[in-house]
Amino acid sequence: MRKKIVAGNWKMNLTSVQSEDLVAVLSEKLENFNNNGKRIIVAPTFVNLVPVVACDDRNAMIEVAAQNMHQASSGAFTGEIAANMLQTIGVPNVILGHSERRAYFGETDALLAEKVEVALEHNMQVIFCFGEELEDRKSNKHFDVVESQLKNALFQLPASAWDDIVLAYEPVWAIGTGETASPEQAQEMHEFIRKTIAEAYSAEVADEVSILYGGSVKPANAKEIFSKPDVDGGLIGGASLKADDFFAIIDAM
Ligand SMILES: O=C(CO)COP(=O)(O)O
Repeated sequence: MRKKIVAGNWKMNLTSVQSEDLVAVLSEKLENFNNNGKRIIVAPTFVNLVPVVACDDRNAMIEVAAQNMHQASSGAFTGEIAANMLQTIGVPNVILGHSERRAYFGETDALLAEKVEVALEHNMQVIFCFGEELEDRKSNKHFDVVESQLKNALFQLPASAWDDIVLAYEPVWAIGTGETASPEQAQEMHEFIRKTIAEAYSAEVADEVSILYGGSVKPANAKEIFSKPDVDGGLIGGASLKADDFFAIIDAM
């Protein structure tokens, strides 16, 4: 059965001390919390992965993800980080394809297809982000855009690879804007995504993949969004930086 997941994308926020403090407070809150098999993931910046993994060793309830990685295994790529570097410091998950990487760092579907394959070759789990821009939705192209993002970056994978893929639908117009997709809009798109995967692979593959929603999820709207049958959790930005808010969102799942 597919897993429920709440993941926090910390983006370029928090010093190392702040990162450790946040994990410590979260761990304390989770100590007596019956999480019913949900996965809880946090994605600190590269430099804060090591201290957060160390905190995490003391509390196995919180998993750690990187926010990006390079597709090459080593070489002259100043400022970049390779999959085996993440793997060997105990980071088993990586976010790929975030709209901020696409918009500000020119990441294309073709590049992402390469990154996904490399991450999987290193036995990492991928949280793959995608979603339409406001213009796409206004011109009723949102389903086409999402379908092509999935097709171009993921549909070259064999069916077996999907065990290690988590999808995160993040409409760009809802990220950091305070505007969220309505629960109905989220459900409509998640259902479409599952149908698209079922057509490309099989109903079994589509049924097993966790599809998270991301974009201005807050304690006040989380429960309603998570109540939708095809929404398996959330990828949380701003609200994941505050222990109380992130915990409230975990609790709403
Ligand atoms: O981009 C996001 C998570 O990856 C969502 O960010 P916000 O929750 O701040 O809108």
